[in-house]
Formats: sequence, structure tokens, C-alpha cells
Amino acid sequence: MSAISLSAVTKRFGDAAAVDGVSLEIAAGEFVALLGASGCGKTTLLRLIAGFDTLSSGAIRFDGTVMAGEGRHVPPEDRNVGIVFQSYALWPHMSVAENVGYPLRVRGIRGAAKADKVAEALAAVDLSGFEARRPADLSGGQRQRVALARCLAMDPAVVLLDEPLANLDVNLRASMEDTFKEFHERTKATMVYVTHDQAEAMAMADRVAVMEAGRVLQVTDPVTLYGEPASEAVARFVGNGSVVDCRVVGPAASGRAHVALFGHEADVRADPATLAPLGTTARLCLRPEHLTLSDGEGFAARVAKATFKGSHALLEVAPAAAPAQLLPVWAPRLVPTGTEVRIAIRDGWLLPGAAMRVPAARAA
Ligand SMILES: Nc1ncnc2c1ncn2[C@@H]1O[C@H](COP(=O)(O)OP(=O)(O)OP(=O)(O)O)[C@@H](O)[C@H]1O
Repeated sequence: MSAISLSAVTKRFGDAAAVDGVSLEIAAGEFVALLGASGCGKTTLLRLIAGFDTLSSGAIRFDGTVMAGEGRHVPPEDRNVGIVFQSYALWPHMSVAENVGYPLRVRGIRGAAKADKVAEALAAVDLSGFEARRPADLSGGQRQRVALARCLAMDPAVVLLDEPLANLDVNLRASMEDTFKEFHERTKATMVYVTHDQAEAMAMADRVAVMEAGRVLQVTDPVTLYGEPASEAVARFVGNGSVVDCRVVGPAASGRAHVALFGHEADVRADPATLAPLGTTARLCLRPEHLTLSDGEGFAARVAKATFKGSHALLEVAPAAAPAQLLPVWAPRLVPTGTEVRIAIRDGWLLPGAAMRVPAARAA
């Protein structure tokens, strides 16, 4: 496995930068997801790491060796990367064993050595016994596991995955997430996984890099990303957080702050280093689980929408003090649309970016 170092990696197509100054250190054996909406540049970044495209500027190193940039471009076949695509890219005329063994044959590995590797790789993805089948006779999930086995057989230093679950149905996706995690634990390969699905990224990756317009907005572990988004864009993209205005009325205890919103006061999490001065306005990220229906405390609101979800209901409530702002709230039961309710704020995250803007505004 290799560590991957991206230094100010930039790729322009004409005047537009598809990847714009991305710097990221990926440790050997780490599983990093590149997460972002369509067109944010994640596939382009993956292609640059693979060597399919050349850089406009910046550098890419594997274990300190320059693969791209500084006047060099190591071709894909010399980077020892395995790639798993959304489309599987299996040869239809070859059996499963021939598909998995193909890259080994290309490398001159034949006979028993090849057969052993193929058997080992198929066992790793739970496809022993499928050697003679053709891709056409497999399900989508099985085809993707063959593609994974083919990648595994090559002992790649780096595994790149481009939306590998995009063609699979919801149930199969969940079981394939387990397959990828097991694959990672077993091989300890460095993995870079491109997806626009935040749940997928958070379920599997050690760290998630959120991309927008060719840049990395934040890169951190899934728990921190969800709980402490660094900016409004990340808060909205990950976990569909609501972002609302509030006023900082007092630091409560370390790592927390007291805020006022919708005519009510609440105790929320905050980074003390970026906490806005008392009395100023800041932006607060509220997740559905931060809000609960209450009998008395909290702010007044009206149920604008209610959706039954089986084990619970998802309400959208409009605060009386800001009726245009709809906030999602989990509830144990359906509450009819139009019902007047009270909502307690149990938690929240004061966005540091917004807080940091405050001193500049005060200076103006
Ligand atoms: N070969 C190309 N020529 C011109 N523009 C390109 C080329 N490849 C990508 N782009 C542009 O670069 C931007 C980033 O594209 P990219 O495919 O990397 O995004 P993405 O995040 O992977 O999106 P998706 O999830 O839809 O695949 C887009 O605006 C795209 O139109």
C-alpha cells in the first residue's frame, strides 16, 4: 500500500478548473471517500490519481515518489493502482476466473501461481464456485464483486473506486458496503472512493473529503463531519442540516454556548476558538435529532408537513417566529399538518465559519 500526497492539484478544461488546488494527504492503508454533488470534480480527481489525465499544475506523490507534476507523468499501468468502476468493465466473453486472472496474465503470471491468486481473490469476495460463469449470468452485485476480485488479485498499492454501487439496488448496496469494508480490512490497501451518497461515504470511510466546485471544503472523520461541519455548505450537504440564524447570548461551559433563536434560548455545541462575541449573530446547524416535540418548553411552531416513516414520523415544522423556515424533526408518531406544537432544542452546532465572519462585520 502507498501513501498518497496531493499538493495543490489543479486540472483545467479550457478556462474552467474541474479540480482547483486540492491538497490532501492520504495515509498508507487509509480509506478516504471523495464526496460531493454531480460535477464537483471528484471523478476528475480520481482520474488524475490513476494517471488517466495529466495535471494542469500541482503534484501527486505515492510514498514520496512523484507520479504526476514537476514535469513527470507516470502512466497508469506503472502506478500499481487497481480501479473499480460503476460499470464493472468486465469482459463479457470471458468466464469469471478469466476476468479475474486477466491482469495477472498481462503481467506474465501464469499456471498454478495465477490459479492460486484467482481462487484467493474470489474467496475474498465470497464468489468461490463461480469461476466458470460468464458475467451475463451474474447479478449486478456479483459482477461488482468480480471487479473487486480482479482488482484484489493484482495486489495494488492503491485502490480507486468510482461510484461502484451506483447501479445496484438499495438492499444490495448495504451488503456491498460490508464487502468493501471487509475488503479494506483484509487488504489494508489505500482506498479512494468517489461517491455522491453521503450515507455510503460515512458508513465506510476513515475520512471523508467533501468537495464543491473543484475544491475540498472539509476533510475529517465521519463523526466529526456530521457533528461539527466546518461551514454552511458542508452542514447542508451532509445530513441535510438546517442552518438558521441565532444570537450568541453567553458561553455556557467549555465547548458549548448559549444562543437565542425563535424567541427561545438553548445550549448548543461550539468551538471556543471561533465562538462569536456575545450579542452577535451566528449561524446554527440543527439536525432533525436535535429537536424534539415537547409539552411545554421550547419555541412555538406549526406542523407544515408530516411523513410516516414506519418506526417514526418525520415532521417539518415552521417556527411561529420565522414561519418561512422549515425545520425537520423526528417524532415518535404522526402529528397532523397544521397542529400547533412546541419544539425543544436539545443540541445544535454553532458553525465556526459564520462566527469568524463576525469580527470583520463589526470592523466595518
Ligand atoms: N474531459 C472534459 N472536458 C471538459 N470538461 C470536463 C471534462 N471532464 C470533466 N469536465 C468538467 O469538469 C467538472 C467536474 O467533472 P467531474 O466528472 O469530475 O465531476 P463529478 O463530481 O465526478 O461528477 P459526477 O458525479 O456527475 O460524475 C464538470 O463541470 C465537468 O463538466
